[in-house]
Amino acid sequence: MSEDWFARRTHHWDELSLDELLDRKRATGNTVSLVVPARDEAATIGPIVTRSRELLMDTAQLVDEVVVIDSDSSDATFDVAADAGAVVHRCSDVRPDLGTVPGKGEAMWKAQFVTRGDVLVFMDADLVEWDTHFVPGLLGPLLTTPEVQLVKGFYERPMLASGGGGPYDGGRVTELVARPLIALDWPDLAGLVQPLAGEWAVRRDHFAQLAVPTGYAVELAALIDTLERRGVDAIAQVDLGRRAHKHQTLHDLGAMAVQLLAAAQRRRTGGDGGGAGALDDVVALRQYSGAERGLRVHERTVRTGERPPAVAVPDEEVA
Ligand SMILES: O=c1ccn([C@@H]2O[C@H](COP(=O)(O)OP(=O)(O)O[C@H]3O[C@H](CO)[C@@H](O)[C@H](O)[C@H]3O)[C@@H](O)[C@H]2O)c(=O)[nH]1
Ligand SMILES: O=C(O)[C@H](O)COP(=O)(O)O
Repeated sequence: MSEDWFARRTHHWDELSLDELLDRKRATGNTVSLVVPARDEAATIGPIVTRSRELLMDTAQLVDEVVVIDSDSSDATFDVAADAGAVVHRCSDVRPDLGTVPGKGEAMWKAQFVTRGDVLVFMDADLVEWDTHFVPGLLGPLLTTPEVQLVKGFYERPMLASGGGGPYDGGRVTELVARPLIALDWPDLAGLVQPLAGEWAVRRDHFAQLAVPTGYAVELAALIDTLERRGVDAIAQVDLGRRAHKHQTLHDLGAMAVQLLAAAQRRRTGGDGGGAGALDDVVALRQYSGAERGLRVHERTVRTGERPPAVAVPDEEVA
């Protein structure tokens, strides 16, 4: 890792005031879409949309649209987000001619076809500790430094309701999969404090050139592909303070880890960004848990497919 990169490209969310950001937004002519991929997040999506919209769109006009991509939710996510004032799309309804698969990356890839902003800011929908400054914080480097294409958030991330306790205790996949992969194969990314953060921003033109894993590897892939195509100085990171989210079970994180490892393997062996894997690629994951007598076996099929860069997708044919 280059210490120089860390010094040059690490920021704090409050380096620029809201007025300064608005000036920079006007000067660059950039428009901004806040995009929230959400699957079964009715419990938390409401305030995320309402507070972001009221402060950043209605009051300050830093954000031009708040778009929720409902990723096959079976709860009231769609209605809660719409009532809170977001533009909401069901992922499967976006470009139906391209088919649909489950996954967070799929929702973020599809977002490119229903948003207008020159800059896309992504935010998770399961946040329980967060604040609206996440968005201006992430925009700072993009509005001030033309070379920067992608900005990651980082934060203190407590492990809620556990014995963990200390700062940075959360992030099991980050510590056990992403960071070791980075150490082995992409040490230039080792300065990223939270490489898997769901809170990040990217220039639309750049994101559209990247293949996008349909599952949870979207973040790691975007970092690796940005590094390979544009160099490490195209990436910046911003300290956003403290953030807490809903934790997944260890077995669910095992499936996430498979997706990260598959995307990394593809990029390690495929050259130039790795190209897109077939959309329907899957891996069989076998997991075990204790049962009263013996073991219970859990078989799951983990999707490891990728979508091609959006620039390579033909326009929808209108009948
Ligand atoms: O099929 C899905 C699964 C998740 N989500 C949404 O994606 C966001 C993050 O999902 P979550 O299950 O909370 O992921 P985490 O366990 O928090 O995973 C972390 O690590 C992942 C791997 O890099 C990142 O993709 C996440 O953004 C990051 O928060 C949430 O808004 C979800 O509702 C979808 O839209 N579709
Ligand atoms: O980012 C990660 O490593 C995963 O989302 C797991 O996070 P957690 O250990 O804080 O639940």
